[in-house]
Amino acid sequence: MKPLYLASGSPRRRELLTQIGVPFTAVSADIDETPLDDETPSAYVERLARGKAEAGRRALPAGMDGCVLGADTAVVLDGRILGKPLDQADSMAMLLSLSGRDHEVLTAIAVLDGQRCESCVVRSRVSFRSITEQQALAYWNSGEPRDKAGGYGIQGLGAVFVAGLEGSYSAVVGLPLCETSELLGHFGIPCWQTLSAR
Ligand SMILES: Cc1cn([C@H]2C[C@H](O)[C@@H](COP(=O)(O)OP(=O)(O)OP(=O)(O)O)O2)c(=O)[nH]c1=O
Repeated sequence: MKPLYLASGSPRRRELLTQIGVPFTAVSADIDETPLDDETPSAYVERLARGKAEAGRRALPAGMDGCVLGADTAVVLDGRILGKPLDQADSMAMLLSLSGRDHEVLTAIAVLDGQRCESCVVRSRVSFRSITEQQALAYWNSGEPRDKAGGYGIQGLGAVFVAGLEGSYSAVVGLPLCETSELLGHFGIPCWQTLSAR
């Protein structure tokens, strides 16, 4: 089996990949995340996931080979991408814009080796209950929103805002595990066999 590298600095993605029992090494993959003019949210996350996988491959020590997995998550409201909050005001404005409404979470994954790259986008719909300004401020003060797309974490305190979810929970957290295991299988990295060997 080829070694697997996760091109990500996200602790959530490391935890999620660990959850499905695939051995991997994390490598850094810092890329420019500025959207292109007229780029759809879906094309944006897919381009970034591929870009992170490519950057991860370039960061491998000389002589190392294997598969590299990259991912990108965006929260999308009315066709507009909400990134990570810049500051308290941005975080509160973001959360209040999501209050009492549905939004989409798009997560793209990309796997590449020396020969080819395969990618896909997973779309989920999240319904938020109404959120007051006071709650948005308290949530900012918890420290949780800072490094998260859309300024919330469904896996943390942010769960109290989530009235419903249609789609993939693990994709919202940052790595769609069902689709990731399928894509890794195309590159000869079997999650199931690793699990049953335990
Ligand atoms: C919506 C949502 C996002 N997030 C996180 C997942 C991602 O880490 C982050 C989205 O930003 P990304 O740019 O996708 O990822 P990242 O910069 O954190 O990590 P890397 O590029 O190195 O892989 O938001 C949650 O943890 N929970 C949630 O509910």
